[in-house]
Amino acid sequence: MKNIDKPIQFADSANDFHKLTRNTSILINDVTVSFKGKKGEFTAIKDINLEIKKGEIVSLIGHSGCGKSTLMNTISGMVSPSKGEVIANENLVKGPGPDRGIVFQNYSLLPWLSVYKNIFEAVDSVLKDKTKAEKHDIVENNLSMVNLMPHKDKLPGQLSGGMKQRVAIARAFAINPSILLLDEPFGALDALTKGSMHIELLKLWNLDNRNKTIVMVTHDIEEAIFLSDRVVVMNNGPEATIREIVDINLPRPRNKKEIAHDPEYIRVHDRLLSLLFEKLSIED
Ligand SMILES: Nc1ncnc2c1ncn2[C@@H]1O[C@H](COP(=O)(O)OP(=O)(O)OP(=O)(O)O)[C@@H](O)[C@H]1O
Repeated sequence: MKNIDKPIQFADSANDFHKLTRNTSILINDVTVSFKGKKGEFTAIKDINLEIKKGEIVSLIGHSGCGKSTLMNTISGMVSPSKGEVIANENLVKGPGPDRGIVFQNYSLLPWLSVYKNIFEAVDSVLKDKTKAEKHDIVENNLSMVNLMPHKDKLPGQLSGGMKQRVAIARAFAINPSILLLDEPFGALDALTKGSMHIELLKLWNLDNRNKTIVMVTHDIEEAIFLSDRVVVMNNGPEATIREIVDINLPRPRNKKEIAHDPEYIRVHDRLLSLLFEKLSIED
């Protein structure tokens, strides 16, 4: 466990910067995000510093409205910091880009396109240098990975929640971003489907030699521990900051049933519970 209240040193020459980020996937450098509203300015997150290494899986956890999605959106480029900057893949984030794939809780599939076409359209618009045949291969491989080839001609409305989420994940993987941003991707799923989606996600990550960096927003402590290398716990907003970063030192591959008895699992679970809930019981 370590507290990240120390600002990350930011290099000012191009060479230093390159050295600094060789193993860095994402660098969030002193980021503050304020929104302008009718009642004035509202600062959602303040002075956030976080470095995420290539191939790391990091979860963001905290109470509703604390600023998890806001922080995630600064990485995706959909929200611009009011102060500070985000570096992803050694580039200053100025907007969304194909190096950062996003999966939302609501799947964001196009309802009028089949499963196959939802993925093909994304591949077609992003991977412009591939031939048509290569694009079809990519779509088929990714659909097979999430076991959806038999359902490729269905419309999103004909799929279950878990199937829709598998399509959204296959689509994100198909464009092969080096950074995958998952905003409560399994929040709407039942516990059993969620459990199998965790396995699917780790399988895809393994198939890609654990090279993809994954950042995930979640409310689920068990999910965060099972999937992550580190869990970033946020304080409540406004002006939310990082409260603590909890390292998950559980060897991979992890077995859901077995890790629940591991002393390290019990330790980090207790720590996360205490960080998220100061009071663990309701007193009379
Ligand atoms: N575009 C916006 N304009 C104004 N305020 C915003 C905007 N986006 C987010 N906020 C505010 O910033 C705060 C953080 O919101 P955010 O969605 O990041 O929280 P969250 O931790 O992801 O919440 P939840 O867990 O409920 O999804 C909230 O108070 C929210 O109302």
